[in-house]
Amino acid sequence: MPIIAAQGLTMRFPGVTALDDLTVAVEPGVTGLVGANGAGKSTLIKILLGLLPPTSGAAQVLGLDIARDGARIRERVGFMPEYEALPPDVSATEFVVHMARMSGLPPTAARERAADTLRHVGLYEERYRPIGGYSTGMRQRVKLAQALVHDPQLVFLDEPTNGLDPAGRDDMLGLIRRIGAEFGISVLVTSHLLGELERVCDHVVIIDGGRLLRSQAVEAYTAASGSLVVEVEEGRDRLGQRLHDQGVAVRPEGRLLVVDIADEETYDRIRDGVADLGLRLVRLEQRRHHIEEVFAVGSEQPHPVPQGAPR
Ligand SMILES: Nc1ncnc2c1ncn2[C@@H]1O[C@H](COP(=O)(O)OP(=O)(O)OP(=O)(O)O)[C@@H](O)[C@H]1O
Repeated sequence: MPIIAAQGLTMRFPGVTALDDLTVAVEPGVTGLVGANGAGKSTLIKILLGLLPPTSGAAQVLGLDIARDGARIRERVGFMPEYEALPPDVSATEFVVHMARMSGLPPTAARERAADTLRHVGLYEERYRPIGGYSTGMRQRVKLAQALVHDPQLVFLDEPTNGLDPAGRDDMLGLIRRIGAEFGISVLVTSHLLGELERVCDHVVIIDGGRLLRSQAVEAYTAASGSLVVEVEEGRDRLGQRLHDQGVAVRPEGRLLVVDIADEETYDRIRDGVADLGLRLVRLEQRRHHIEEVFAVGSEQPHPVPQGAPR
């Protein structure tokens, strides 16, 4: 059964249609909701939380109706908002305990759950320092912790990698993967960066101008390509030259060789080359497409959200 289902959701604000007849179903797991700035992602989340009544259409979250059961949805769904309104003068512990109490946990359980959750998001050491002195990455973790503290079945994470540097982004994506894989909590995570979602999501839903562009398993986007990636410890150029001399289409890429697969013999030629030259093979695998390449070339749809698109 889908954890989220929407039928013909439309949201009109004066002068702008934020959602336009959106029908989509999301299964359990980690799902990316991708769309450029203004595509309607945050509006959809607010509607699904029962905080904003849509102009028309219907939706159910965990089988609960958004029009009738908003409070029950919010009991069972965690929410990490895009913008922050964290109090600077209190510590992460105080804030997350407070949020746990607001969700109805008794005092002792709230303290225990807050400590556990802060440890899971990697904020344990700094948990007694005032939030005002935290970095952007630490503040994002506080927002994530408060979304998880009441042990929800599902969390909505609105642009959780916003404002993070590449290392902070990697850490946050790793955390999101763990929320799904280790804690069994389903995740709906929004991003305007299509590329980062293929690393953590099972499924992506792409919206543009409030309309559904695609809803598809990530695996379907990242199907195997016709190239092999070869990594050897040393002797990359000698192997490349040998393959080239044998008529194999090969090109260097960083420490790797990328070899076009002509037929089954391509594998044999690589294996023989590595053996004859006495090289150590580190990796030989079929290259997978990246979601972004699929959208940039050979797709019936235009590339909806370029990596690093200005916000
Ligand atoms: N309360 C509101 N009143 C008027 N217009 C709104 C309101 N909320 C959202 N909009 C408009 O609806 C459209 C969709 O906004 P939304 O915030 O859902 O987009 P988004 O995909 O989440 O983008 P972002 O990542 O910038 O938040 C935008 O044109 C926005 O300006």
